[in-house]
Amino acid sequence: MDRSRDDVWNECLGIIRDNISRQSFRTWFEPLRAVGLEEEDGALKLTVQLPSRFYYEWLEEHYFALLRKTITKVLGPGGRLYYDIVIERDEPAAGGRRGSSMELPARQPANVPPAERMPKVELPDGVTPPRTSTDVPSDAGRAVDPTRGYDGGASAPRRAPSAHPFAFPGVKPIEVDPHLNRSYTFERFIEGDCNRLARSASWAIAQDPGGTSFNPFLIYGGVGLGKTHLIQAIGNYALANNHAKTVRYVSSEMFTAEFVQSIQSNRIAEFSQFYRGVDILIIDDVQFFGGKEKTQEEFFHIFNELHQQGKQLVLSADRPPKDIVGIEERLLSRFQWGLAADVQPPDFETRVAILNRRAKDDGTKVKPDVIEYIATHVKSNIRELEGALIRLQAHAALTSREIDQDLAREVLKDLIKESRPVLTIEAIQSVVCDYLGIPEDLVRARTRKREVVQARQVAMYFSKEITNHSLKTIGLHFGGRDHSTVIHAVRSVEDQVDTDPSFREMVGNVQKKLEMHQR
Ligand SMILES: Nc1ncnc2c1ncn2[C@@H]1O[C@H](COP(=O)(O)OP(=O)(O)OP(=O)(O)O)[C@@H](O)[C@H]1O
Repeated sequence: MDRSRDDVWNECLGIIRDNISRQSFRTWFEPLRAVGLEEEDGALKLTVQLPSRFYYEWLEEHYFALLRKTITKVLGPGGRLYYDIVIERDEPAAGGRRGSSMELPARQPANVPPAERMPKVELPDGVTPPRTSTDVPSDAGRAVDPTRGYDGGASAPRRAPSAHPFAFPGVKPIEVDPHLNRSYTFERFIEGDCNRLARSASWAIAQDPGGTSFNPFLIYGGVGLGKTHLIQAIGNYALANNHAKTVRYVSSEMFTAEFVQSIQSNRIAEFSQFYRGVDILIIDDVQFFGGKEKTQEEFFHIFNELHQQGKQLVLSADRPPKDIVGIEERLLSRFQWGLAADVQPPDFETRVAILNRRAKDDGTKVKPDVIEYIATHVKSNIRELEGALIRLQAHAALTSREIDQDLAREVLKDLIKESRPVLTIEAIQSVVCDYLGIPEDLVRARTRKREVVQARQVAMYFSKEITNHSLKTIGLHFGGRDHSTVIHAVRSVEDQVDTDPSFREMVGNVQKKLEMHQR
């Protein structure tokens, strides 16, 4: 024999590499070693060692046609491929887990007892092999979409998973810890206009993961508005009602850390397999994938695989997909394949309902006026809203005081000061003009009288400081002036505050008046 088994296998790997994605190649073929090359009945027989039975099933299911084509090309028409599968037994032998091996010809049913030798069957060339429980496309020579892997593409059949996704060789099936917080349920989630679409879609998905058109499903919105709660509620409900066997919730940071760890410990294939095997993959805060190219690539392939298998992907982000930075376009576009729904800050009634619900869950009685007091003052973040109630409950318990408005005012004064109501531009104009004795409409008029210009500039300055409006919007509220006029006004006020003590005092006094209006 002229060529060694390594030469032959390397030649095969060259062909395989050209036909599948880099990631699939690294996962499924790079770890394989050729362990034998023999001549049998005038034909060459190559034996490749597989690290597990799971590999065997996967290769047969996904790469059968490609392997057949490759072996025929490299070994000739009579060429055969055999797998030597390392089996680890469930019961560790004395001294630990012991490996053994079994040899299987390509394309055999996989449910073979360990260490049993299969009858040798030629890798078929024209012979229809016995099929495993699933079907694979046999068009080995077709063009391949490198982003989908060899057997990807729109025409690929939807497959049922062939084996337990975590059935690594002889190792007991891994218990998948879903990493879910059990208190994040639909029952505990208060629906309002602010989250109706996100909540309804989550509910539909939880009933039928992977079966709706909301796949992937992405919830986006600001801090503390219930994104994590909702995405976990999907997982909790689906598990509790047997709509999914395996659910995995993971933050994007944790996913990245696990991926890095898998690289360091040479377990990328396991990592990849683990995530490709779940029924519902929930990833929180995907914006943190930004700039992490390798993680994105890995996630991209996992995403494709799960989506193709009809598994459910649920994601959250702190902003709409189009505004997420540092994420590859191909991934961003996938985020938008299904449904992206936002969550907004809750309105007053929803805040009251959330607080009532929370108090009930905690078994505390909180009077309606106290609930309303908190709901009036803590507006933009539900975590803070709940935090305010918890603080109040704790304080009342520790000091044996009744929860009333006085206690609420006392305990929550920092929090409530921080969330002072934001003044409107009109209110600012009114306070400034009142202090400086200028008719309010003049700041919006064309006049360039010195005292009016000063009042206008001070009002523009505070509008920029206090409100969240853009310079353009502020300018429009001052008689349709443009943003450069606002910039000039702000600079002028800052300069005079630095250089003119009486001007500084005037601005300080106006500020105090404005603060009084914010109480
Ligand atoms: N509609 C709601 N009904 C009941 N509780 C809610 C609701 N929305 C949020 N919460 C509660 O508010 C807290 C914060 O919510 P969550 O952690 O889901 O926010 P988030 O949007 O994921 O925030 P972040 O962006 O900071 O991760 C949680 O305790 C959650 O249970």
